[in-house]
Amino acid sequence: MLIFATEGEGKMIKALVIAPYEGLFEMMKEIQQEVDDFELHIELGNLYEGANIAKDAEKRGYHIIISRGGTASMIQEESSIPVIDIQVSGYDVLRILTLVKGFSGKAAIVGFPNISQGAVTICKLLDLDIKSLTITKDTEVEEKLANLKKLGYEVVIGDVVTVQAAKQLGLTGVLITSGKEAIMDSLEEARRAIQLYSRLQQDVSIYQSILDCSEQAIGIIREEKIIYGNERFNKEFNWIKLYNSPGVKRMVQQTELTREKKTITLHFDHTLWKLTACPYEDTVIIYFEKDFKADVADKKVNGNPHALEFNQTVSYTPIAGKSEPIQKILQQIDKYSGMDEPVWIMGEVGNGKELIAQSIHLKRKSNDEPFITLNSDLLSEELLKNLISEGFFQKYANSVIYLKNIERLTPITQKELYHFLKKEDAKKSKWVVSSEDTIEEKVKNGTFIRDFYNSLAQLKIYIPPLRERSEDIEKLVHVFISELHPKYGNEVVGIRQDALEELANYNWPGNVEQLKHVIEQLVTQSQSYYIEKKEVETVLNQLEHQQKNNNTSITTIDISGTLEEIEKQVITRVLEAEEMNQSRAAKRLGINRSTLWRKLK
Ligand SMILES: Nc1ncnc2c1ncn2[C@@H]1O[C@H](COP(=O)(O)OP(=O)(O)OP(=O)(O)O)[C@@H](O)[C@H]1O
Repeated sequence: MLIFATEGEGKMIKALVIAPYEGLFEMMKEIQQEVDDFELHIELGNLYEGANIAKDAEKRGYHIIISRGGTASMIQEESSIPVIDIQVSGYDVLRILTLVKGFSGKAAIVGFPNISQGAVTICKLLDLDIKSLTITKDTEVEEKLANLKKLGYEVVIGDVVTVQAAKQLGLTGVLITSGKEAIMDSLEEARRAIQLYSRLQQDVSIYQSILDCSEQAIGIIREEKIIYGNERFNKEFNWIKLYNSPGVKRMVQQTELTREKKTITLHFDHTLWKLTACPYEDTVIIYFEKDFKADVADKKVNGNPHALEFNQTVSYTPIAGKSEPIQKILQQIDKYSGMDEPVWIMGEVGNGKELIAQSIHLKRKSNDEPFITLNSDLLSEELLKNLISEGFFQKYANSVIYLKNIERLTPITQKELYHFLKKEDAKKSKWVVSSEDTIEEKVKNGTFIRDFYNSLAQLKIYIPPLRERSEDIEKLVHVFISELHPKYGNEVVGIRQDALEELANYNWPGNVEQLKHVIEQLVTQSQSYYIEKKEVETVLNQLEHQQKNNNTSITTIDISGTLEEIEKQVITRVLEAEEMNQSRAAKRLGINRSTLWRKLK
């Protein structure tokens, strides 16, 4: 990129001069002494030879190239910096024509347009009988001159190529040289071009840095090749690998064909991307926006649930409980994790379904397979189709795919997935699905495809609601207190027996998840080493109260309090309406689970 010294330091233009003939070389040397704003590096070279010398001039620090005629045109084709063509001035032509007047025999001018066109005008003006022929490529010269010779021409005026060819054919070749005025003009033009060019470069570098700051990865594609990628793009993608993904290839081809903007969601490199392709002239501009990349931390701390989540670091959480159902579940986990058939986990909200799915994953995991969650209520038909066509499920054939709350799939997505799972290759992944108890009703009333259900529910795990296995509460409470201890660093180390009994008598509509939150509330509020019965009663009464409010048909929100208090009421109402399921409440409120919990405290 062109960078000039700043104002105070003066602006020195570093120019490479390629002189196609000796005379120009010499004259340039002379002029070099007269100009102080140019650092001229002068080389002798005609056409290819000259073009070769000019190669990589920008890399060598030159701001501009100055040359003449065919050599200048040739350099122009390759150069990334401006090329100034020393014009043949009227004086130059006049000088040569006057000289030629002394020659006997027919004369012609043969040259590139910059020479021949000026010459025509002057010949007309002076009423000279000199033929003028234009060439566009140096290879045309020989044939043109041979014809002239046949027609009886003896003198040929032109550029270096013309003169060289003329000599070979035994004609008199006269070179049109550029005089000092033309060279001075070209330096003036160089100054102007440099000014304009550096202003453009400044603009380009501003746009470049805007693009590089973008969170989006932006690439421009022409004929299957990437001709530009911003910083993010170059960091995130290997274009060849990306283009080999059928989804990207198809999208670029479609955009080239239809010339219409298109957006799709695409899975690539463990990540979901929103990909937008826009046609522009003969290119396609693609924008990649990360939909998310979820791992444990991201998921729990930052965000709402996503349609597709990767968890590379599932940590082992023992399934606590001494009840018979929990003991049975532990055995089932052991047995089912060794089998390839799908597992269907049924249970109320917050009752440990995901925990069981993760235990199955941990027992099967042999390398670094991620635990993959598909959230049914967010899984669109488009995304599912995309994952299928991208070969996503084959790629994660050794992973556990946890399809959460399968009953919330739309009928069309159910169908799509059912057809896919019927195919052999899909069965390689270990599918673990979860649903609330109501699923069998849905099968009966036809809102869930029976065959789909039968194909997935070969191995079933049922977790009874917490209220039906209250003997698990003691163990759970101890586990949660010890988990919370390092988090809050307070003094609570246990719970009084009578307080435990209070907990055991509660009906727990939000199951273990709700119990966990109640314990967190008690641990943060408790004044002593042991959680007291009174404290439990207070918290449970609040819960009861909230539930009752929820059941009252008309509930109003008291707007006399602070904004914080009103917000709390709204959140509580939504939470109750969602049967204390925090994920659902958070989703309805458009906040994440941890924010919801913090706001409730
Ligand atoms: N038996 C258990 N032992 C220890 N922790 C448990 C147990 N059951 C549930 N939990 C904890 O309770 C919380 C809720 O459990 P989980 O998310 O697995 O429930 P779920 O049934 O999948 O919920 P959802 O309604 O969101 O589908 C989690 O923090 C989980 O670790």
